[in-house]
Amino acid sequence: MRCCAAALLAAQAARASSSAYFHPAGAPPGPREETIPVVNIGPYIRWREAVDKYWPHDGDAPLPDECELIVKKWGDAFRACGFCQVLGHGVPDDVIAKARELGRAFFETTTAAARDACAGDGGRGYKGVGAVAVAASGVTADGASTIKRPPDYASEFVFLGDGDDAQLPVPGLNDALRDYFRACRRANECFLELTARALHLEPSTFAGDFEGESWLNRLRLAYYPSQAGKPPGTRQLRYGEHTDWQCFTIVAQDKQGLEVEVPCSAEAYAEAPEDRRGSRENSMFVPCTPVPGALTVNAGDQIQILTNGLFRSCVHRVANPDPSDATARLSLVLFTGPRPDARLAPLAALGPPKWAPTTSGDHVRAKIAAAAAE
Ligand SMILES: O=C(O)CCC(=O)C(=O)O
Ligand SMILES: [Fe+2]
Repeated sequence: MRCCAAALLAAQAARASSSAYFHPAGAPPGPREETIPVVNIGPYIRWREAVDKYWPHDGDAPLPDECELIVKKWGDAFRACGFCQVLGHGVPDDVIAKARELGRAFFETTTAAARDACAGDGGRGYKGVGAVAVAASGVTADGASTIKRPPDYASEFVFLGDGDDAQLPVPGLNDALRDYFRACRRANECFLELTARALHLEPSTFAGDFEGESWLNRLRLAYYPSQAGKPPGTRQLRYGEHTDWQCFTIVAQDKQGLEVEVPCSAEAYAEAPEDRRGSRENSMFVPCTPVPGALTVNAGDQIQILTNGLFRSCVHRVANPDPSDATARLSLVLFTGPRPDARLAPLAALGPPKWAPTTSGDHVRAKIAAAAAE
């Protein structure tokens, strides 16, 4: 009997200690798992294209009911949890696949010396595992995350789009990233328009500041090496808790790992395992599992500020993998941003401002400096 009890306790202890690092295989869905909404914006994109081509009148074309509904779902998603799985986004599958295939080749088929030769300054170029501790980028505009972590178990290559002439060691990678970059920027024009409509603003409200090139548009190839047989260091994650610093972030995920902090009931918080609890009372992390064909889109700090807090820039992270599938993970993460000198302040129409004015560039520069691992 004592022996059985001891075995049980040992098994429980093993489970408890491994859950500090890994999510249990086949864990039941969390209480708010369903809250990462899926929105198909395809009909809106098609309507917009048709209006551009065929609308013969001065003045705005009336928005069909189907598109009104998309606008509503868009607004609801970003008010509630700041994340959305977007279908019908218009970024071609083959463009995503090519960027993913050649991006993976960069991390898996090149030598460390060739990758090091792609290191850049500031928020650009290659960084190996250990160079970034994103959780150190600090509290969000509304004082969200206070969780501190050791450097992330991730490496990255950050590409700046058309103006970026990095000499990359994988033939065709530059072009593949440019194509992906351009397609995502087109999708982002639509996201900004949906945002303006959802807030009952002029549809082109955000457009002007996004014209032309800007280093605030950054494509991060995020490569999380295999952790098979390599448990992470104490408190280490693939990518620590953080919010994104720009406007919308567009993520092509290839496998699970991304988790979002959402509000939950006091009961759910009390029942949540320690490693699922958020940095604030009554908030918890829920998986944002990739949906086939969808891009994951989330609002960054600057959208939160521009919308005076109506759209939420939520804390998120990339958890360590389950040991049963600890293979490498690659995400294409495109941060979209306006011109660096664009004024960053709540729009006057959205009530008394909750943030003091600054510029987009100053906001991002401060975050990049804070996130460099010491
Ligand atoms: O790897 C991912 O899926 C998301 C990474 C992320 O949150 C980021 O790069 O800001
Ligand atoms: Fe992020």
